[in-house]
Amino acid sequence: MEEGQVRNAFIQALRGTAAPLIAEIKPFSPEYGDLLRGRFPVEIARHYVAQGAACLSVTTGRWHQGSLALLQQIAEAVPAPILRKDFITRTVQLRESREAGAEAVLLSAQLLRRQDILRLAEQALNQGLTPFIEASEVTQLDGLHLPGGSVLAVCNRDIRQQEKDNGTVDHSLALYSLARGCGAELLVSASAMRDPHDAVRALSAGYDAVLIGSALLMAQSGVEQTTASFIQALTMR
Ligand SMILES: O=P(O)(O)OC[C@@H](O)[C@@H](O)c1c[nH]c2ccccc12
Repeated sequence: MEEGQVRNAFIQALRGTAAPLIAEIKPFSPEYGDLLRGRFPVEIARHYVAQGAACLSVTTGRWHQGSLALLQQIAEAVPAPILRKDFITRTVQLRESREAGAEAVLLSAQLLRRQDILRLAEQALNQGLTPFIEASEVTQLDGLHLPGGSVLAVCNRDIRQQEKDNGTVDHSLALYSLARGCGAELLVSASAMRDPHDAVRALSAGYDAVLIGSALLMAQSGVEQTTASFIQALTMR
């Protein structure tokens, strides 16, 4: 495929569905501990896609016990576009993400200065990667102008508190207008969604997609049934 054709596969997949869910594979959470509980990440990825998740997110950092090799295995096993969820700071990490099979890369406003976010976003776009900029504070969004082709996610948690804060979807709702004004092609509400009702609230408020990890991985009823119930609620909304 030509570089131009694959560009924005991540955004297209979310635009082209009634249930715009990015389902995350995160082996370990600082808040909840082991999220795999003996299951295989590739199998979880297959279940997510089979139940209708448009895109996947794979944590590749040591903090979440992921790796780039894990992302690559998943990319080879499923057709859905994948976001590399990691604390990317250097240009070289963009190419290595692409080579592992990622379609999108996280650029965190919790970690990067604005000028570095914009520089890395342009470099990502030039390589056919979708920049997925994540912010969670007013100061990180105020006056931010993102290039076309980028995704902006409002994170409901403060990642600097190691995901141990009590974030809720209300945070995304409060920041909606500000986030919408940043010029991103697609707006995502990410993290701390507990049930389908939270996800529906984010979309009803105007968000284009939701990103969910722990709630899908922790549910007693299993990944298949839980993903199906989120997809159904989003489709019916
Ligand atoms: O498990 P949750 O609450 O649904 O959150 C998913 C995701 O947003 C979270 O894992 C995350 C947010 N920012 C990150 C940065 C790196 C790695 C992971 C993350």
